[in-house]
Amino acid sequence: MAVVQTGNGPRELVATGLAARSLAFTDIPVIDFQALVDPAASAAERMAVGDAVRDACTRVGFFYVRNHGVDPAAIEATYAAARDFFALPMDRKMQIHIRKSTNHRGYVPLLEENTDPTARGDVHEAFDMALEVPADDPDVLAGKSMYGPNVWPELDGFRPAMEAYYAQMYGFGRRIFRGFALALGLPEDHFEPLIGKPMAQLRVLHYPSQDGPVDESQIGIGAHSDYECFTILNQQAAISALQVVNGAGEWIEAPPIPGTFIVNVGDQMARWTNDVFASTVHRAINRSGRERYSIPFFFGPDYDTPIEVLETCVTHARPARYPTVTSGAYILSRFDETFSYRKAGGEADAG
Ligand SMILES: O=C(O)CCC(=O)C(=O)O
Ligand SMILES: [Fe+2]
Repeated sequence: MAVVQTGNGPRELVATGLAARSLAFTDIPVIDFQALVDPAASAAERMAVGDAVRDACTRVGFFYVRNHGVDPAAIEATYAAARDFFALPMDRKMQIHIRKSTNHRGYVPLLEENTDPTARGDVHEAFDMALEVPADDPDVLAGKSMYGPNVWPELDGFRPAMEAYYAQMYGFGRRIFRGFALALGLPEDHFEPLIGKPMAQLRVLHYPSQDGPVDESQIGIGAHSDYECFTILNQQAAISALQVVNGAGEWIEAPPIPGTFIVNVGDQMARWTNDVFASTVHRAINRSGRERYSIPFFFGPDYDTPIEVLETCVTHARPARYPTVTSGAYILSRFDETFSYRKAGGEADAG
């Protein structure tokens, strides 16, 4: 593997990461991504983004991105589509229940997901889609079970809005991978050939409001870390529901900031970086008295990409903490822990 020494050689990277981790952060950095959007930006400007990403990922594991290059109209259209979908009668949503899909696509009702295994189900409903892979694709036929076609509700405008947003997130996600590569002292395009057919999932989430006293074992989404390399979250304006835990065990609010996305490190990236980058635990509780919608996009690389601890993140005193796993096997194992339909027999029913 080619390692470019940019001044953040292995020792320095590991030492900075671990010293920073003990800090009890109280706010989440905002990073301007313009230099990764603008092809005319200088190398120094691009490296400054990498430096900011490294600071955020070692210290906090979360950052906001402004000047992200995503079309605001695509975001609005996705919220409109999500509202229309969740407002459908239950029987229409149940027609595409996720258990009917062999590749984890479709509708997840309230309480059927349990992101925190010690809790009693998440107070949200979801629609899941991912990369559209034809049913006769060799990777599908080979049994790589997260690949395959999407399923869609009969709802005008829904599919085009979701597909357009997916394309925007794919482009933005590739810029974020570049930011991560710079942050790790790697060539900027290091991750590009590893993306392949990405294990990249788009969800729209609907959180009813939980009014009155809230039982912490049943909240919008229970405490968890994300499974993939990173997550790109858009939150509905003006409702603060997302919380992120700091090194002192305090829950720090991560409210929506107009014009930004939140990006957080996931467990695949934590493994890749030997925990130099933090996959920080978070949760969401909607106590606003209003319906809340959010749109996470989870970006993992190709099913067959090995997640192998990076040389830049290993030192003599800190050997690799994780065995190498493939991206697909890792994500599947995590889904199996979270979704009740995968535990209860697991097989798709054709109904
Ligand atoms: O809705 C949110 O604010 C957070 C969602 C989340 O953490 C997730 O889906 O993994
Ligand atoms: Fe999450």
